[in-house]
Amino acid sequence: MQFESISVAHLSHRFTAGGAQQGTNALADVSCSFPAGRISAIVGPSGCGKSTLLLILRGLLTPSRGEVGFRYASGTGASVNGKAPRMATVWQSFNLLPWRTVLDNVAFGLELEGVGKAERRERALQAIRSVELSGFEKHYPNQLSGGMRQRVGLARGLVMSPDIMFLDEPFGALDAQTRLYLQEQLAAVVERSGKTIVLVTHSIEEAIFLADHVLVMTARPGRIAARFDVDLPRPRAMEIQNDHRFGELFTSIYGLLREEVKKSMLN
Ligand SMILES: Nc1ncnc2c1ncn2[C@@H]1O[C@H](COP(=O)(O)OP(=O)(O)OP(=O)(O)O)[C@@H](O)[C@H]1O
Repeated sequence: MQFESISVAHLSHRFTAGGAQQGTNALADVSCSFPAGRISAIVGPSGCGKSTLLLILRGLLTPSRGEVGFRYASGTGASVNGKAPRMATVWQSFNLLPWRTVLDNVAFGLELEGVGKAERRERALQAIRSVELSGFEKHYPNQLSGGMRQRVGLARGLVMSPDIMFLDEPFGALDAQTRLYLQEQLAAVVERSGKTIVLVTHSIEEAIFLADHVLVMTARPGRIAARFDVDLPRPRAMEIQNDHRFGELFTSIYGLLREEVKKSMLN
């Protein structure tokens, strides 16, 4: 069966740490969908529940209410729920193992899955090539720049051949120039891969540059305030920021987000 989309229906989540009285409503009635083979970006003010939503989508957190469904096209053309496809996450903090080389870091997930040594090596080398890090296989994380470490993080996700990749602020810790370069590189990698990507970012430019559509969340408890389709041609390079449609989208999204950021500061 062909994977069609992740479907999110009426998702709410309340963290009850500190007791029922002092809990935090992180998400409130979130409904949206993430189409297969597309790049979806989620933007929203700090603390609005973006990471919580990703954890729920990944099955790492059970929501207080609502459902996440993985939709597949059945033989009859109808859409049915099925089991979760293969998923991988790239976190802002890289999560590299300092005592392992680049090659062994990239191959780590395959090792956990019991993939044989020769295949592991082959697939890891291919993933390292795809993020342009060939020649650095034997380096350790502390011998790499922040941008290179982030590319190792990306390779570690790609090597698992996931159907869905979650990127949680993947460029958050990088300087502006490295970030621009990696955004272009990521755009090329994900456009080629045809994977389903869900990207959480604080950067409106990054969301528009990379995504097919952008979901804007409200201040906590997070809801979906609006969805914008990004009708810009691919492949995309940074010059696309000069396209008038880019500017118009930025203005619309920023206008909405500015209000939410203001609210989140009063929260
Ligand atoms: N494990 C937890 N226990 C209690 N509260 C939590 C927990 N995780 C998150 N929260 C709270 O839930 C709310 C949403 O957090 P979340 O990390 O999802 O927001 P976010 O939009 O990803 O934030 P940021 O953009 O700053 O990374 C916040 O108020 C946060 O303090």
